[in-house]
Amino acid sequence: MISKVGVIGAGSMGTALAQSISTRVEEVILYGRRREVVDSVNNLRCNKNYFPSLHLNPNIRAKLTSDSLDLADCEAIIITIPSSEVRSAVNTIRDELSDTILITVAKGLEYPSLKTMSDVILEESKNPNIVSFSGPNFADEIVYGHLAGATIGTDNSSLREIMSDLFREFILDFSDDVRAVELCGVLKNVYAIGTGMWDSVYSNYNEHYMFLNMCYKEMCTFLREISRDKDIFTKFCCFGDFNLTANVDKSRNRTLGLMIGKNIIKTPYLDSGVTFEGSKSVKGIVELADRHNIDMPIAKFVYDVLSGNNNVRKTADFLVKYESSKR
Ligand SMILES: NC(=O)C1=CN([C@@H]2O[C@H](COP(=O)(O)OP(=O)(O)OC[C@H]3O[C@@H](n4cnc5c(N)ncnc54)[C@H](O)[C@@H]3O)[C@@H](O)[C@H]2O)C=CC1
Ligand SMILES: O=C(CO)COP(=O)(O)O
Repeated sequence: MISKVGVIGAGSMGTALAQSISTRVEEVILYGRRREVVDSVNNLRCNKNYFPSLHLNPNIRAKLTSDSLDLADCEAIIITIPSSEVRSAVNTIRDELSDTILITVAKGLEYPSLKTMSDVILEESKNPNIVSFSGPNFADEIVYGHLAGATIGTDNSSLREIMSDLFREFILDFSDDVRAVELCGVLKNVYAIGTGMWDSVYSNYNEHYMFLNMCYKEMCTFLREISRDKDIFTKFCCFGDFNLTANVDKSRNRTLGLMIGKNIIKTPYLDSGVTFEGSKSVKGIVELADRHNIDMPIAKFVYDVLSGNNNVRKTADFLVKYESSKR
C-alpha cells in the first residue's frame, strides 16, 4: 500500500526499522545528521556507527537532514530520534509533512509541557495522521529480522490497515489511545531504571520479582487513571515492554540504574549523550502523577536518586518500609 517511507534518525532504531520495512516497500530514505553515517549507508551498504556488520537492503538510501529532504514524496515518515529532539526536528520540516502519515517511536515525555511525542508532533506539524508504535523491541534484534511484537496506537481504521501492511514483520496489537501507548513506553523506562537500582542492592530472585510486581502495579495504577484503553495492560506496549526493559541487561535504562546503584555513575546524573530516555522523563511522570493525585513512590525513588537527593540503598529501604506500612 505504501511505496516510499522516510525514517528520521539514523541511529539504532531508525536503522532497524528501515531494514525491517524495506522488505515491504519500494524505497526507504534514512535521514541522518552525521555525514559519516549517511556515506557509510550509501557507499558501504551498512550503518558503520551502529550495525557495522549488517548489510542493508539495496532499497535503503540515506540523506543528510541538513540537505533538501524531499519528504513530501514519502507516504509515511517514522520518527526515531530521542524525544528531546522531536519538537525542533519536526518544526524544521513542518512544511513538508501535511499529507504524510507520521509514526512516532520515541519513548519519552517533553518537559515541562508533560506532552507525549504525538502531542508535540501534532502541535508542530498540524497533521493529525499520527500513529504511535511501541513494544518490546530491541533494535539490534529487529535489524536481523527476528520476530517481535508491537502495539500500534491509532483511532483511525484505515491507518490501522496501512500499519498492518507496513509492519508485517511484526506481530501487532492495536489501541485507539495513541497517548496511552506512548505513556507505556515512557513509564517502562522509568521502572527499568528503578529495577536496575533495586537489583544493585537486592540480588535474590524473590526480591527482584517482588519489586518488579510493585513497579507493574504502580504503572497500572497510573494507566488506569490516564488510559481510555481498558485493555492496555495486556498489550505489547505495556506488559511486554515493561518486562523486557526491566529484566534484560541489554536495556540502556536498566543499565543506567545498575550503574548508579553500583556507583559506576555518580549522581546527580547529568546527560551523557547516550539515549537514556527514562532519566529525562521521570520528572515529568512524577509531576503528572501529582497532578492526577496518584501515589507513585517508585517513580519518586528513581527521580530522587537521579537528581542526587537520595542514594539507592536508603531509598530502597524506605520503599520496603513504605510498602509494609500499608498493611
Ligand atoms: N534502540 C531501541 O532498541 C529502541 C529505541 N526506541 C526509541 O527510539 C528513540 C531513538 O532511540 P535509538 O534509536 O535507540 O537512539 P540512538 O541513540 O541509537 O539514535 C538516535 C539517533 O538520532 C539522531 N538524531 C538526534 N537528533 C536528531 C535530529 N534532530 N535529526 C536527525 N537525527 C537526529 C542521533 O544522531 C542518533 O543517530 C528513543 O526514544 C528510544 O526510546 C524505541 C524502541 C526500541
Ligand atoms: O525501548 C526499548 C526496548 O523496547 C529499548 O530500551 P532501552 O532504551 O532501555 O535500551
